[in-house]
Amino acid sequence: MIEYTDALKIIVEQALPLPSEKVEINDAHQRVLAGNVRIDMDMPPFNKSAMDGYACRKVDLGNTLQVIETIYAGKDPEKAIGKNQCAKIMTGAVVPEGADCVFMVEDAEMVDTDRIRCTNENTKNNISYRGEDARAGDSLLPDSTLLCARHLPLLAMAGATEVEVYKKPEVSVMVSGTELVEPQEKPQPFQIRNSNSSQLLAQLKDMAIKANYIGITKDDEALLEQTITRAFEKSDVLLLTGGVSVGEYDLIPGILQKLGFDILISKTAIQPGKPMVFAQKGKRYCFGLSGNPVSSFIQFELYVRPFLYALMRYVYRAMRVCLPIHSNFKRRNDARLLLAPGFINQNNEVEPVEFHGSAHIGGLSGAQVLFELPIGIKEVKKGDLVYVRFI
Ligand SMILES: Nc1nc2c(c(=O)[nH]1)N[C@H]1C(S)=C(S)[C@@H](COP(=O)(O)OP(=O)(O)OC[C@H]3O[C@@H](n4cnc5c(N)ncnc54)[C@H](O)[C@@H]3O)O[C@H]1N2
Ligand code: MOO
Repeated sequence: MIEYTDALKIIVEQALPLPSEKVEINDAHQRVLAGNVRIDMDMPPFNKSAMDGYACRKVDLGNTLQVIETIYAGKDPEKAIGKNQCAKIMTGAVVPEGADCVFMVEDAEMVDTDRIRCTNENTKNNISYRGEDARAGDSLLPDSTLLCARHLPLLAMAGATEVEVYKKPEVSVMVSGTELVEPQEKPQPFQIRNSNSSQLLAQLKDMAIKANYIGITKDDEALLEQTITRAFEKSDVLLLTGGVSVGEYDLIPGILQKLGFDILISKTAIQPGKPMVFAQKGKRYCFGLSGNPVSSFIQFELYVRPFLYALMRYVYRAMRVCLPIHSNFKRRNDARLLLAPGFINQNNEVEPVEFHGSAHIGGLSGAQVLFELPIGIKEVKKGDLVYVRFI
């Protein structure tokens, strides 16, 4: 049984990065940028008024000023500001030649229809200067940025409407188990509904990966072999669940070996989620995840997500912080890294949720985080710090 960080290292190291392709800017959300994005102009492109007010020379602030022009955003100023002159100006408009400050409309006192005075001696310049945010040619976003809502406006600002991104892997999802029926069916007393595929497809969707869903395959060697072979005709990566432990019908590792895959991982020291096969054949990869839903959820977060990102050349690190635990917490066996579901209460403490083990998806659904107990730690006391991962 291999420890989490060692297993993760092996898995991520096998990822042969994918080439790049072009996508439209509005399809770039959750894609990984290939190459730097540079801007073709200064930002702001001109000295820009940060306020609605009057643009004038700072030295004239105590004087009565003649209003010579109105400048709205999108207008090219027509006149330069001279001694004791000002222009009415709107937020976002070009500060005219000669002016070095803008006083706010709230600080303006009308003397008569076209003359005005500033009532605030301490007015700021209220100008965003040309190039203060970026200079033409600057790199705005580096290679391998995972693009999300806060990056897309930078692409737009740089005019990068066609974005070079790394290709997404073709992923298939299948579940194995003779006991399984699809959710729309009423299970017989000896059957259960397949919940893993909805979970995995959603986890993939978070990464903008639309997987090919294959369906349920019974625990039959020939059928499984055929389905796995077909899946790899369409995909680089196959995620399957069930049949990876040591039972008589846990056929997956044997089939993968028969199909020429190297089994690089077969058991990892995490709880839940011990049985997990990671197998490779050239540029084809298979994760045989545990049939138990909470185990497969956690295996996806710990191993599959970083691996898929590595294929897309993004180094994924889960958000992990240390928080105090709300109450004493114990476990019997400390041989694996425990990931237990919890939530963060109003005092910023981690509260474990009621959890009955790796099939209890109801427990997981009320959780916001997984908190960790490392190998060798059987208990933590109220107030002890534990690592939590957001899910
Ligand atoms: N002798 C041993 N037995 C088991 C061990 C072990 O080390 N020695 N490990 C246990 C652990 S831990 C786990 S986890 C399970 C993993 O088994 P498999 O990954 O082979 O999964 P299955 O046996 O096929 O199924 C386990 C469980 O999950 C249910 N299941 C399966 N697929 C789905 C699905 N798509 N949706 C919802 N639920 C599913 C299945 O009915 C079983 O109840 O092995 C232990 N045994
Ligand atoms: O390791 Mo299993 O996933 O506990 O239930």
